[in-house]
Amino acid sequence: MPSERLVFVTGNAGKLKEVREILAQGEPIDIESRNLDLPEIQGTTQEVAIEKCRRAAELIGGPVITEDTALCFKAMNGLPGPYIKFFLRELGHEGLNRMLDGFPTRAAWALCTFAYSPGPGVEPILFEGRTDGKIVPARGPPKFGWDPVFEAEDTGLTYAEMEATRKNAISHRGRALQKLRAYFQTQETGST
Ligand SMILES: O=c1nc[nH]c2c1ncn2[C@H]1C[C@H](O)[C@@H](COP(=O)(O)OP(=O)(O)OP(=O)(O)O)O1
Ligand SMILES: [Mg+2]
Repeated sequence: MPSERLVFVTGNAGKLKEVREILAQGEPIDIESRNLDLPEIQGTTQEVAIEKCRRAAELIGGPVITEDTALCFKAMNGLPGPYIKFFLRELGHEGLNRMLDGFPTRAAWALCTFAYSPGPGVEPILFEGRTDGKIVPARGPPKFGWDPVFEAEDTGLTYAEMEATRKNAISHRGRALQKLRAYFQTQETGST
């Protein structure tokens, strides 16, 4: 853990809720949050995540984490990917389903990229988590983004149909945060 308070910069309340839940498990990692909608460049998920974190470190002036979430359709070679926010906003759950009509597969994966920077000017480090699944007609309460249309592999359930703890245990976000946690642990023991 950095010695200064770690700030998670996000404009998304659903992400913040899950990140707090996940980081509270095991040895708690304490974060502060700042509600800022950072500008996002175009590019690969990694480029988008790195640039978002650089901006956050400059704005906050200390240690920060940011997160970028992509929803990738196999039939479209990974698109919409980091642009899912705009597709979801314009097309809704039904439109996301219709996008795949006529394609041979509805397979998809959710990809979460956390970026950590200890401060301005220090290159962010990335932690990626991925969960495979498929795009299905909406099931479950529409509380968070595209949760009702993403059915996670081997569960038969959409993210929206799962209890929070179940989603967090297998989600793209949970998997990425496991790596972030492991990184902070190696930093603490100085065994890097
Ligand atoms: O677990 C999730 N389950 C369902 N939907 C989700 C999830 N995680 C992100 N989402 C949605 C939010 C946004 O529509 C898009 C990601 O866009 P993304 O830029 O990463 O998020 P954002 O702009 O809302 O917040 P931020 O200020 O952290 O960039 O997918
Ligand atoms: Mg965003």
